Amino acid sequence: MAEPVKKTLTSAQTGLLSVGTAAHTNVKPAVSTIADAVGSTSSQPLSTSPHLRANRPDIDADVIVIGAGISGLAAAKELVQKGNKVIVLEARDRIGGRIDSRAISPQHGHEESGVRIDMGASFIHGKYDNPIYDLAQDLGISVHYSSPEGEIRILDADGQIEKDIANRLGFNVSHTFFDASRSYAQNNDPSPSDSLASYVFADDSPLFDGLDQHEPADATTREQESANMRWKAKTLGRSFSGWTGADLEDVALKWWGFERDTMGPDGMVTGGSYYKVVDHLAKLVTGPATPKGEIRLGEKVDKIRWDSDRGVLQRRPPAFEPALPPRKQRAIRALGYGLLSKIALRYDKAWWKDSDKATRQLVMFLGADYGQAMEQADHDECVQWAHTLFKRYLSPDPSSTDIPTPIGAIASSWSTDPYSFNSYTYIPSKADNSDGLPVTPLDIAEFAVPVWDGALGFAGEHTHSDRYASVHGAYESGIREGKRVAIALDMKKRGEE
Ligand SMILES: Cc1cc2nc3c(=O)[nH]c(=O)nc-3n(C[C@H](O)[C@H](O)[C@H](O)COP(=O)(O)OP(=O)(O)OC[C@H]3O[C@@H](n4cnc5c(N)ncnc54)[C@H](O)[C@@H]3O)c2cc1C
Repeated sequence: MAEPVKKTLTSAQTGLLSVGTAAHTNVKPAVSTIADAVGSTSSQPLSTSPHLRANRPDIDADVIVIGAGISGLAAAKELVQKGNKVIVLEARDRIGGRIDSRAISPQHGHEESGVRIDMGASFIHGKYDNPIYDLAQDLGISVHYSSPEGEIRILDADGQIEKDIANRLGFNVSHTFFDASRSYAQNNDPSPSDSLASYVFADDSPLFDGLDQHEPADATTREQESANMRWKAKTLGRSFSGWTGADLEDVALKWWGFERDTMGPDGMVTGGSYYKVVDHLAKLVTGPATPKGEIRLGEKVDKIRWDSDRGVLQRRPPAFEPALPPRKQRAIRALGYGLLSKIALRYDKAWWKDSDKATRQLVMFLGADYGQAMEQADHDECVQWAHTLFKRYLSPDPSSTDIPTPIGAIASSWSTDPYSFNSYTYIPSKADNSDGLPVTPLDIAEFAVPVWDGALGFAGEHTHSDRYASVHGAYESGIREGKRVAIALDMKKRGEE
């Protein structure tokens, strides 16, 4: 297995950089590349002169939003609905960012199926106090909630694990991650360098509670069975690297459960239809009711420059001119950025055990280094590997020759995608390399703080300390930033700055 690759956030992952509230006068508009486009102000009132100017005459807006992920679209929606002229610049040739409902590619010699898979976000975490759940309801998006019994199967190399043991394992894993470890962190205030793994895999962890269900005849068998069950629990626990996107050794225990998130069960958006949420937002930005909103695809921003009236600004090579303040740079550098990967295979018939017959594709989620290894491997090899695993674990009869080969397949490449580089934020147990200080939720809070006298704001999942790593967190951060910029523009218009 490949070594896990750790990446911190870079400016390229900044969901939104909105500009438009700088209040300086006597400033020359920035001129050079499109990247220099944002951040200039005019000495004239907003009503008669563009507040922002770019080196390109076609970029002329009150606010420029960089990135058409859900946070950027939410911010743009908020701003255009308040009457501002907004241009969203998106580097990719599609909107949605880490929401990516993509058609499965046909395997050699097969027809395109047109079936979509959500290769990025697919779950709505929490039914209550979740704007994404509300949007999904309004849009008629079907969300599937699995019942606690029946649908979850736990398999080992020998096949399906006995139901009562599987239930116990499933309960232990979920209880340990979502309840026990959070309450342990709150009540015991562990050191910032303690990892989630140090609690979850400790000898007395609730992960191993009640696993000795049988009473074997002799001590040796008992010991063997116990070791075997603990190994199963541990292996299942490891699958949570998909949840965090990082090895559990790398995630800080101290801040686990610190956030106040949504409530209620998690549901999965079915039929690869998460895109409907971003399409809906995009329509609100560019629809007939909001003629001042525009989204441009294939517009990569390389540099963001702000000319202030404070004298000569020091020019530096990074993307931001002037460089971002040290606290912001630290947040970018120190926060963890984990990987969740997916591979999906489509078949011409549902051949697996207990299939509902209607679904003909299987999706595998791979966290951290497993995902890294998959994303680095050759596509055809990955397809073969996933197919072999599916056959081995899901076939009613693994020796059967009747299992069809996949007719379509798709694998994620989040770790190498230049506009995402991995999947989502986590708080690492490892201190920041440069200052040796622990990483905390304050680093996420810092990410949300605007710079350049409020002219440049930040949104995105990584800026929401209560709801990072989620679609709803990203959305809320966009609304937050859109509101802030709209208020600042309004104040400016009224001369209240
Ligand atoms: C595999 C995977 C599974 C996930 N599963 C879930 C889930 O089930 N539920 C959940 O709630 N969350 C999930 N998430 C997390 C969720 O998808 C993200 O938190 C959320 O979509 C992030 O939105 P964002 O707007 O912050 O960033 P992004 O979606 O990354 O948007 C940023 C945008 O900026 C653009 N951009 C970047 N650089 C530039 C540039 N230089 N110039 C112009 N544009 C640029 C990008 O192309 C992108 O469109 C998952 C993520 C992944 C990757």
